[in-house]
Amino acid sequence: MKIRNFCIIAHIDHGKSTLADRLLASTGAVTKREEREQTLDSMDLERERGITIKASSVSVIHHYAGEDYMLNFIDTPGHVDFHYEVSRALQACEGAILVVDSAQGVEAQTVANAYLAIESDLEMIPVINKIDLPGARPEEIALETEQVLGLPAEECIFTSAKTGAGIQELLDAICAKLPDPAPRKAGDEAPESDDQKTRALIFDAKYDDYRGVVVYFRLFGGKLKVGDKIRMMGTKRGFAVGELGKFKPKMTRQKEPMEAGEVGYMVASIKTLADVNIGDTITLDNDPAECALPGYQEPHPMVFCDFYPSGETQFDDLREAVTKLHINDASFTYQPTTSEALGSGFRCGFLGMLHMDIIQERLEREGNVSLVQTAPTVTYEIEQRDGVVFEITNPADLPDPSLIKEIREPMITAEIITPNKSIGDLMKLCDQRRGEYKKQQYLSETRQILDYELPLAETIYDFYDKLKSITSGYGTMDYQLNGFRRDNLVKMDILVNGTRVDALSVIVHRDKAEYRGRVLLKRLKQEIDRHLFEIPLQAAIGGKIIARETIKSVGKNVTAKCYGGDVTRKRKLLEKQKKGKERMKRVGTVDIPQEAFMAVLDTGE
Ligand SMILES: Nc1nc2c(ncn2[C@@H]2O[C@H](COP(=O)(O)OP(=O)(O)OP(=O)(O)O)[C@@H](O)[C@H]2O)c(=O)[nH]1
Repeated sequence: MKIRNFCIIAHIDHGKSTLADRLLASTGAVTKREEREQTLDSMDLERERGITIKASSVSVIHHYAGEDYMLNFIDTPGHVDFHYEVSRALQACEGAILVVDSAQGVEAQTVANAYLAIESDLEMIPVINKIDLPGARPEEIALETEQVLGLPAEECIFTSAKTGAGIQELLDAICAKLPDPAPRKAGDEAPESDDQKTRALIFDAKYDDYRGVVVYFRLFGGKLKVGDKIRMMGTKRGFAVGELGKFKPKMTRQKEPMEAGEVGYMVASIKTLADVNIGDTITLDNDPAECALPGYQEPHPMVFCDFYPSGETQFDDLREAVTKLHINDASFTYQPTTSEALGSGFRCGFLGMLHMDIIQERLEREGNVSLVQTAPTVTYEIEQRDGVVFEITNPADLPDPSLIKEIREPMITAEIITPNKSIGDLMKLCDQRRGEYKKQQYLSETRQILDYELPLAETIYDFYDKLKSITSGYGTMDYQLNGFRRDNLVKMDILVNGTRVDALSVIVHRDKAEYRGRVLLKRLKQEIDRHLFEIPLQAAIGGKIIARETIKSVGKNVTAKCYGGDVTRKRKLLEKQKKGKERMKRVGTVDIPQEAFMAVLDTGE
């Protein structure tokens, strides 16, 4: 049987998952009843948020030109934070379906994902989706695709994942246009004999309560069967294959050996996801290949925050919840930490802000714990006067200023797609965030692509929300990390009632310090309830106080709450934390609510 391995890539919400489900239904892989539920997004949270978090792979059969084709397709997430999942999925494929919404047109992640596919040498089939929408402009968008990505407009397939229009044509195009599975060279050093050896690329792994770790792989050469003793070439660990199969889309065992070119799953008594390295090569223990397949880079956490137990939750409960979740999602990191102010907790690292939100929510929901979370920060690179260079992920870990030669912060290159009329305001926003203009490029009559270099720290919190509101929701953005850069950065400490609260320390640009300090204290003043005594709030750099505020004591007549809460905050994260008042931390004699720890993020713009 002929095989086609491909993935579906798109900007968020352009219809990947719906299209994937439609492909399943059209090839008879799911029944009408099953179809009702979106099949591929299986995690509850995914369904609620309507976004794909974990890539899934499915195998179906399509009949074309008198032959059966096995189509293995891999659904990928579209959000910026999950870039690394997209690139790992691409490694297992020969082709990609690029889905573009026929009302929205090419967006930032359309471009980013298409480039990832081009870099991986994949054959692309452009699909203009949602043609059933009243506002659909398929021809126009096809031209846009050609203009921006160089994919010929006449090769675009017009579909509606909703009505099923164009789906047969798409299935046929997959069989006709995408290449046969290609054996992959394992770099130049690999001996020719390796081509015949069993080499499978691990492109994903999931934890299953019943089976342990389920490894998703793409076999590039040789065979694999149940009972084989395998070896992971990177970790050098050995396992025995207990079960092999495919997702159709339910896990379906197979007795026959897997052949080169196929995509499938295996179960091999692997206990936790930490034992599996995505990108590692599986080979046979008794007839191993010499060289591993080119893997891909480990995801690198860029955003960090602390979680501390609050309310009834104890540290041990939190540890159990974090450890358990890590078995399921190895892409976040955690290590125990202690704060002078908040006690014992965990410092966690995430791929981005959305990833952080999801982990926090899953911890509370699945781990049943109550948390206080500190404001997210980025990694900083510190060079000391004695030449020692190291990274810190917590402003509290900064050494004494007299020892520091320079502080370097992570930079990003942001590619923003925006309507023409928002360009001025967007540039102003980027300037406020210490951005550096790179270039501007024509996309269509009404839209431009704007490139900026920005400090990551200035974009992690509300930058995206601001971009959305400036562009009335039409702007989109994608970014790549772009190394570290020196700047005039200092640590600002916050003292509550004379006590330094380490969890509130931030690293800020020197020129912005006074202003940020004032804004921060004002916010703290709103968030912390009045107590029976007066509470001084101070911001300090080194020993020098740069801003102060005072929370008055509760007078006899004051019965109502003294603050009205802040309505300007848009982030969902904080909306969910209405119950935040239960989440308090007592620092000295002062109760500080969860919201206060987020106050450091307020830029005061
Ligand atoms: N009218 C119409 N709506 C569609 C079509 N395809 C998808 N949608 C809708 O568009 C929205 C987004 O679709 P999804 O399939 O979840 O998009 P996605 O690209 O998978 O999004 P993520 O997984 O979050 O990246 C949903 O509300 C779908 O019902 C279509 O062809 N026509």
